[in-house]
Formats: sequence, C-alpha cells, structure tokens
Amino acid sequence: MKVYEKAPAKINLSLDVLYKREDGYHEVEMVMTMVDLADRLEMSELPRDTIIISSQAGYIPLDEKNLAFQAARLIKDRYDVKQGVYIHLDKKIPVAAGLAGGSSDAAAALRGLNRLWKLNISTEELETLGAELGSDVPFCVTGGTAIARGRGEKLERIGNPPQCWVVLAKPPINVSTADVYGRFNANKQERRTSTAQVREAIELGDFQRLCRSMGNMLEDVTVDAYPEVRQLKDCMRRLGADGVMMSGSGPTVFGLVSKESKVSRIYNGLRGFCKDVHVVRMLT
Ligand SMILES: C[C@](O)(CO)[C@H](O)COP(=O)(O)OP(=O)(O)OC[C@H]1O[C@@H](n2ccc(N)nc2=O)[C@H](O)[C@@H]1O
Ligand SMILES: Nc1ncnc2c1ncn2[C@@H]1O[C@H](COP(=O)(O)OP(=O)(O)OP(=O)(O)O)[C@@H](O)[C@H]1O
Repeated sequence: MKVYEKAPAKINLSLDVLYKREDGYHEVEMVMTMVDLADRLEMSELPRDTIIISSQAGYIPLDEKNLAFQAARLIKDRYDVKQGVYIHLDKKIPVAAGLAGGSSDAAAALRGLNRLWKLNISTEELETLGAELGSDVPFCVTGGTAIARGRGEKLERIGNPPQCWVVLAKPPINVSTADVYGRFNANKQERRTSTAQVREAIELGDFQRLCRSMGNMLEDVTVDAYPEVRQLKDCMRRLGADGVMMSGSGPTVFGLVSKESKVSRIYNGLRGFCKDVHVVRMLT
C-alpha cells in the first residue's frame, strides 16, 4: 500500500519574541498560515523493519537527520510498529528558508504514517508528537491559520486571512534558526508586538490593515547579519507589493499583493535580484 501527503510551506504574518525561557527556548506569539507551495511525500510499506528516505533534492540529509525520518522513527517507537517504510520526498520548498519545509515534511509523514499503518492517532496526539520534532511541526500537522504560543506548540485556530497573492523570494544564503534566536537580545529595546493587530485585521477581513500590521522581531537580527535581506525587502516594496516581511528566521522575504496585474512586474523585477522566486496563493 502507498499513501501520499502534501506538505505546504508556512509563512509568519507576525512573530513576537516575548522572552528567553529557562530551557533555552524563546516564548513566542505568532500568526502562521500556509501557502500553496508544497513538498509531496510518497510513503510505501516495506517488508523489512527499516526506514528509507529518498529525494530528488541533492542538498538535504537522507539519513536520521531528515525530519521525515525522525517522524517515522518516533511513530514506530511510540506505537511499536514493526513494519518498515520507504518515503520519497519531492522537495519544492526552498531549504533553510524560514518556510518550515522540514517541519512540514515531518508533519506530513506523521499524518501519512498514521493512515498507512492504520494507527488511529488523534490530531491532538499527532501535534504532541510533532512538538518532539520541532517547534513549527505541531502547526504543520493541521495547517490553516493559527496563533502559536509557547515555543510554537500551543495553537489557537483563527480564520483565514483575506485571499491574495504571495510572492516569496529567497536570497542565496542559508540561515540557522538556532543562530538567529541566539543573537536575539530580548532586553535590547522596546519592540512593537504585532500579533494582536494582525489577528484583528484578519477578523475584519481588512487586507490593507493586515499589510500594515505585520511584524517580525527576528527580522532585525537576520538583517544585521545579512544586509541582502533588507535590500530584497526594499526591492519588493519598490516593485509595488502591498505588505512586505521576512518569514520566520529568514532569509525568505514575502510580499502580499492584492492585484493580479502587479504580480508579474514584481516577479520579473525580483528575478533580476535572486533566482529563488515563487508566486503562490494563501491556502484558505
Ligand atoms: C522561527 C520559527 O520558524 C517561526 O515559526 C520557529 O520559531 C522555529 O521553529 P523550528 O525551526 O521548528 O525550531 P526548532 O527546530 O524547534 O528549534 C531550533 C532552535 O531555535 C531556537 N528556538 C526555536 C523556537 C523557539 N520558540 N525558541 C528558540 O529559541 C532554539 O535554539 C532551537 O534549538
Ligand atoms: N525534510 C527536510 N527538508 C528540508 N530540510 C531538512 C529536512 N530534514 C532535515 N532538514 C535539515 O533542516 C535544516 C532546516 O531546513 P528547513 O527547510 O526545515 O528550514 P526552515 O524553513 O528555516 O525551517 P523553520 O522555518 O521551521 O525554521 C536544513 O539544514 C536541512 O539540512
């Protein structure tokens, strides 16, 4: 038997870092949603008790460092599954981009293996398992739009943002999430939180207000280390995107655009600046 799962990319419409916790993680409050740029996972049963990962992407680990591998091992251990699985990852989401590609693959593996092995694990339990794999994984289990708190695992579902185009552009640099949080200094200055305003704009269905409300407290940290992220933001704004922000710990910058007529101008303008540009829709 075979099962297939899509693993969409996430963007952060807000990302407030509240304080550093005793356990080393940061307490956050953020609005996350998904876009229709997705990896695809094919999972098939193996007679031998083993986990095999393959991918067309030559630049991700295919061993126990792969988050889909870790998801399979976790579910096998926890539910005492003796069958093996072959997982093929068709990667479309840029890697180490701030788009939760690995986390979404892990969440898709949890969902798919639950079906493949007929384990009947509840969504809540899948989210709890996901938290063991990474802070963004619980959100990726069901996706949609949510406010995430704690270190990212406490989820409150909210309505979807107004539909629009999303232009994603990743400069050719790799950013480590641990490194960005490590450089973040919570006491440095008063920072404006944005989650409450983003939530309000979504509830009102007010696109322009949403664009004005967005904020990401990790942006300054990444921009300090990689000035090209600011250049990319400025470029996207100049080209006419309505709202522009970095996603997660970066370096991907996204632009929200309401008018289809503007999209190709923004896409073409950005392609002169970096190769990794995608035009997608919010997943609503
Ligand atoms: C930046 C975001 O992607 C925004 O959605 C997430 O907060 C990070 O999610 P993630 O990549 O799944 O993060 P994890 O794999 O759990 O953690 C990677 C590293 O980031 C730091 N980290 C992560 C999440 C968090 N709330 N506080 C942290 O300080 C920790 O040093 C951790 O070792
Ligand atoms: N299935 C996977 N897909 C992509 N990267 C993976 C995967 N499994 C493990 N990795 C490793 O995880 C690291 C982060 O990749 P990923 O694409 O998940 O980052 P990200 O989008 O910045 O994540 P986040 O937004 O959750 O911080 C990479 O260095 C990569 O080698």
